[in-house]
Amino acid sequence: MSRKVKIGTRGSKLALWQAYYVEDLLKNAGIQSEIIVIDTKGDQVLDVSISKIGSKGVFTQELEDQLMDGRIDVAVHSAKDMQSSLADEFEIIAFTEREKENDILVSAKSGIDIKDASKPLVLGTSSTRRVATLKHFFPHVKTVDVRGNLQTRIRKMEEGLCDALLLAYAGVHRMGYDSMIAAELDLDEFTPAVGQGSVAIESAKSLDSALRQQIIQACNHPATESRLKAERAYLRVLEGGCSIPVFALASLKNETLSLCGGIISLDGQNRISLEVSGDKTKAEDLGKELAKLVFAAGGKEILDEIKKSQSYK
Ligand SMILES: NCc1[nH]cc(CCC(=O)O)c1CC(=O)O
Repeated sequence: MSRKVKIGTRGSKLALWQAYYVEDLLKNAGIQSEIIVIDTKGDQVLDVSISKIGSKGVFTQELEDQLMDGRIDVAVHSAKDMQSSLADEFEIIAFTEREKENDILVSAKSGIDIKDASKPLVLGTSSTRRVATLKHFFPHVKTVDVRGNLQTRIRKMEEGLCDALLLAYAGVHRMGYDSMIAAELDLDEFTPAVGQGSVAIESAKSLDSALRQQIIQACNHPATESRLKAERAYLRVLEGGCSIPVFALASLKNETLSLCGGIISLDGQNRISLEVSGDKTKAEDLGKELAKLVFAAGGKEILDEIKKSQSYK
């Protein structure tokens, strides 16, 4: 390798952690790199909810502009934050090994028990999936919208906004807040967002093919890739942006991929969750098959209703 790989990333602490992680993976394979921090529209408008500024590309546009003109070679993202379909010029070339994919509760208080309906509990979250899941399984729990990075959210919680935060384990772990984890939530109830826990490496399709291959060799985790391909194929059919309570989690046992996923109505009343399985080489087909079954089981109506209600906002 004669030149350094230019890694583009957003500047949040989580994004930087992910970029350093990729830098390390490259280094272990003998590939030098440098990190280039890029400000995105999504980082600038922190006070407006993402569903209002339009989720499409707010965190990715600037990164893709720089991929396109070669100022960066790769862009590093939380896989979960990536749109299900990229523009034609771009591709995800690698998914890093997935972290534990659960949602968790973070709290400074003791005795937090989501199942205890006799005690009032206020959880901070700004995810429609998590809010709808709570409404479905734990209707006694109240939620409050909390935005900002993890440090800001923890401060707001400690100031009394809520009793606990409902978050992805992966982000909390990466930021070093494991000691504040009060509970790990059940994957069957809180089935995570597509891609939760993995880091995706995006490039322009025009990236030098030898370099592309080296990066894949150094960073891609094939089992994670199969799982995420199935989940993302499911999401693609549902066109589920981050403002729709869609969830999916694939698991891999030997050569068999199982994909569990569904959708919940915003009020939590209707939750469809189904499972399909097949050979791991057919990941994308499995995602499409799950989408077909979820639609046929009433998911189409749930999705249409959510889209209708969100277009009025
Ligand atoms: N929605 C924001 C976001 N994007 C990625 C993560 C965590 C890291 C990951 O899931 O890979 C988080 C925070 C959260 O949902 O708690």
